[in-house]
Amino acid sequence: MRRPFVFINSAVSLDGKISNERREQVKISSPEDFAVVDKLRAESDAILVGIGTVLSDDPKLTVKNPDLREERVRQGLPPNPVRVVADSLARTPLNAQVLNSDARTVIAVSERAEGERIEKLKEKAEIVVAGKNRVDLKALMEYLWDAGIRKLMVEGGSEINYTFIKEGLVDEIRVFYSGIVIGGAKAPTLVSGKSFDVPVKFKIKSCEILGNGVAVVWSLR
Ligand SMILES: NC(=O)c1ccc[n+]([C@@H]2O[C@H](COP(=O)([O-])OP(=O)(O)OC[C@H]3O[C@@H](n4cnc5c(N)ncnc54)[C@H](O)[C@@H]3O)[C@@H](O)[C@H]2O)c1
Ligand SMILES: Nc1nc(=O)c(N)c(NC[C@H](O)[C@H](O)[C@H](O)COP(=O)(O)O)[nH]1
Repeated sequence: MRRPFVFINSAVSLDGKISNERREQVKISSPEDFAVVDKLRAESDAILVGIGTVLSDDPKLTVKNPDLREERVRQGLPPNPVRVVADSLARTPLNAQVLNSDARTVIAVSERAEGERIEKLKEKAEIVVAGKNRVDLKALMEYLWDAGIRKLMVEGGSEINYTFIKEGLVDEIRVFYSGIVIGGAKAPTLVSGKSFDVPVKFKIKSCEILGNGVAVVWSLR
């Protein structure tokens, strides 16, 4: 299967959470980590999130540092990577920041998405229908490959991280472990879904202290 190099990037509290029980956006990254995340975005061809993250965080998914955007332009690239949302039912709000004019946006939907919703979203984004009930990530990876995407950064949340790992679509996971405790039995962790029969194994590629936390890059073992 032809697919981009895929890496997950996430910020995790020291008790293993990526958000709180209300699924609100919590600042977990240190400023030093945010700077690295921005660089990783700038080095990627596309950034993907699940619709859960769009609904709870309303991210822009753009490169913040103007120098990094300029560097991309010097390389003949658009200032920002392509933004991709896995959105089975086409629920992306029309005023979502991910639909602003800063970058090209692809909304991947399933066959269950309503035609009317798709038509509205089409005015602001490119729509890809992939999968019957949920977005078929393998089909989406092939679509992105054909669109010239060679490096894909997955920025969560926990459900989409789970499916990427389950389907064997992940090459690396970069986690920033931060010195905060969020608590909450129901607060989402890096990966949700059902436990794997056999745990998926990764090995440490690099490890770096970034402010009050540690960034570890894990590659598939
Ligand atoms: N700390 C971090 O680095 C970080 C990063 C991103 C998100 N978050 C947090 O994660 C939470 C959101 O995570 P989540 O798990 O609720 O949502 P998510 O972003 O993982 O989106 C999940 C949704 O995507 C859709 N989807 C479509 N195709 C799918 C597929 N093949 N597999 C799985 N899902 C598919 C489904 O509707 C599903 O409900 C929020 O609280 C957010 O703040 C944290
Ligand atoms: N790396 C990272 N550290 C965090 O502490 C945190 N809460 C997120 N969460 C991911 C989430 O989707 C964010 O909302 C986007 O990182 C914001 O992206 P924008 O600045 O809007 O482009 N990500």
